[in-house]
This record gives sequence, structure tokens and C-alpha cells, in this order.
Amino acid sequence: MQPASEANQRIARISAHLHPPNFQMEESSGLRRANCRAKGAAPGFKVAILGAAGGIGQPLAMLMKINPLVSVLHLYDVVNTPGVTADISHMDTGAVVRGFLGQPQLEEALAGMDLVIIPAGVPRKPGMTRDDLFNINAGIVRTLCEGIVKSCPKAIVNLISNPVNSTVPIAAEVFKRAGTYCPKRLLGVTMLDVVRANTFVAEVLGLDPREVDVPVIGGHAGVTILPLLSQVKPPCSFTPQEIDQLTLRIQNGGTEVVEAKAGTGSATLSMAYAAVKFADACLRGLRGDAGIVECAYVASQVTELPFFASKVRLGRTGAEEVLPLGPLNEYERAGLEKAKQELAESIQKGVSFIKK
Ligand SMILES: NC(=O)c1ccc[n+]([C@@H]2O[C@H](COP(=O)([O-])OP(=O)(O)OC[C@H]3O[C@@H](n4cnc5c(N)ncnc54)[C@H](O)[C@@H]3O)[C@@H](O)[C@H]2O)c1
Ligand SMILES: O=C(O)C[C@H](O)C(=O)O
Repeated sequence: MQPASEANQRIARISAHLHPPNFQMEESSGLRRANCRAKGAAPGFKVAILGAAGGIGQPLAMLMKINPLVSVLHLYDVVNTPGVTADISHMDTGAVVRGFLGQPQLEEALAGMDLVIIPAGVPRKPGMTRDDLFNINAGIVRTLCEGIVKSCPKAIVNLISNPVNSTVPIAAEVFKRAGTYCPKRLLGVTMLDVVRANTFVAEVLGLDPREVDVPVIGGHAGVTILPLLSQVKPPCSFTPQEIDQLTLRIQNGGTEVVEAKAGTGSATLSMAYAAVKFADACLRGLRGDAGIVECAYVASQVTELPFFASKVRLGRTGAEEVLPLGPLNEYERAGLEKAKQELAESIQKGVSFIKK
């Protein structure tokens, strides 16, 4: 027989779900319930997704709910989080899920988070560049980063919102102004470029993509996406025509999806996969696992630019080491010069947005 108090608690928990209050109210009672349920939850990290009801946000939330390193998952958006949260919270995995709706709940959504993943913002339509998203997404990223400053200044931030080449400098400026900036904790997510590169190279080589590792450096837009095909693992060689075609396809991977989706958005499912792959690497680094190396767009001294994507070693404090680029061939050196020109402008645009 259960003691009466425990039985009463169980009944209260079940009836709270049978008669759900509106979402605002659920936040207070939801926290109470979640605290009870957290007893049974696996130990792990607290992760928030900002933009969780979007095309990337929803599958990303689902995949993070499955991740055994996550004990608490906060889903924040300006629309539709009640439905997404209710849906995902029924999955019988360890993480406790809580939803937060609208800016008044941003600070609560972020309180105490170890990792914040940001896929909030508008996506491209055919004919647009990622930079065309700047006017809307820059302000969204600024607001969300101001929330991070207040509620979880020590969290690792994975920034997905485009144009990444500019939104990462925007985030850095917001954190600098608040005095909370730590370059190791701010990472622009370029993992989708690596995922695509691995897939396309594996296709050409006739290999399983899981066996292929292609470093992709620079940034996350057009010519700033620079795959280092001379450094592919396992070691291999390509004809000059294959190098041209592969480089172009990797640089245009995003546009390929935007065009195929014909006005309904950009990559969401492959991006959610890439975001989880990257977030999982960050969490394993936070846990103290050794030898976690992934490409990301971070504060960097490997070139004269203040931000650059390259391989970084992830650890307990975030991007603990930015690794050197390694030897580049002539084709890659020429690509690097082009990438740096465009990157310099995008970085400056982001910095000026906050400084103006
Ligand atoms: N880094 C990458 O490799 C990569 C890959 C794909 C897409 N993206 C970018 O990710 C972003 C999101 O893409 P999507 O397809 O999920 O778009 P989407 O429109 O489907 O979803 C975006 C979500 O953000 C939410 N949102 C808008 N303003 C917000 C705010 N102020 N606070 C919180 N949430 C807010 C929206 O309500 C929506 O649910 C776009 O900018 C896109 O370009 C980046
Ligand atoms: O291409 C886009 O606009 C979305 C994203 O940056 C991508 O690479 O798929």
C-alpha cells in the first residue's frame, strides 16, 4: 500500500494533466509538477531551444528529448509552444519538458540553462540570400541574447539563426556590452555544412557517409563556406572537376533545399539533425569527455578576422581551443581569400548593428 500523501500527490499529478489550465497558468503549476517529475528524470544538462515551434525547432526539440544527456528541456517561442510542448512531453524519455510562450516568459525559459540553442528567426525564400534575412533576424537575436545575459550568462550558446556570419558578431556585442562575453561560450552552428560535405563526398567516393569527415571552414553563406577537400578522412584524391563540383554543391546546399521547397522554407530536418549532432558534442564536452572536435563559427585568431569557422576542441568551458587550419592547397588558398572578403563585411555589419 502506498502512504496516503504519496497517493494524493499521484492523483494531483494525473488530474493536473486531465484538466490542463491555460498555458500561462500552466507555467506556475507546470513548474510544480515538473519538480515532482524531475525526481525520476535522469541526471543531465538543462537545455533551452529558442524558436522551438519552428521548422527546425520542432524536430530539434524532439531529438533533444531523446538525448540521454538532457535532463530538462525548455521550449520557447513567440507562438505555438503549448501544443509542441504537450506533444513532446508525452515521449517516454528522461528529459522533463516545459514550454514558454512570448517575451514575458523569456527570462523564465532561460533561467539556469547550461546550453541554449537558437533557431529563431525567418528562413529564406527562393531568390534571397541569407543576408536578406538580416533586417528581421538581427533584432530577434539581440532580444534573445539580452535574455541570456539576464538569466543564464554562463550558458553555452549554439546560434543557428541566419545570417550566422553576422548574428554571431551581434550576439558577441550584446554579451560584451553586458560584461558577460566569453568567446568560448558562443558558437555559430556550421555543422550542416559538414553534414552535407560528408554526404556529398561519400556519394562520390562510394563510401558510407558516417565514415567520412570533411572539415568545412570560413563561415555559413555562399563562398564563405569552404570545404577542405585536401583534408578529407579517410585520405582520398579527387579530379579537378570533382573538386569544383563538390565545392559548389556544398556551398549551395542551402539554396538547393530552398529551391526544392519552393517558397515554403529552408532546410529544417537536416538542420535539426546537424544541430543535435553539434549540441550533443557540446554537452559531451561540458561533461568532460576528451577529444571532442567539431567545426564551428567562433571568435578566432586563425586568420586576421575576429570570427571564423574551423575545427574547435569542445570541453567543459565550451570551445576551449581553436585548431589551426592545417595545410591548404592552392585551390583552397584562393577560396580562403574570397571567403575572407565576404566574411569581413558580414562581421562588420553585425558589429555595427549593435554599436549604431
Ligand atoms: N545555421 C544553419 O545552418 C541554418 C540552417 C537552416 C536554417 N537556418 C536558419 O534558422 C532560422 C529558422 O529557420 P526555420 O526554418 O526553423 O524557420 P521557421 O520560420 O520555421 O521557424 C522560426 C521560428 O522562430 C520563431 N520566432 C520568431 N521570432 C522569434 C522571437 N523573437 N523569439 C523566439 N522565437 C521567434 C517563429 O515563431 C518560428 O516558430 C532561419 O533564420 C534560417 O535561415 C540556419
Ligand atoms: O540556406 C538557408 O537559407 C538555410 C541554411 O543556412 C542552410 O544552409 O540550409
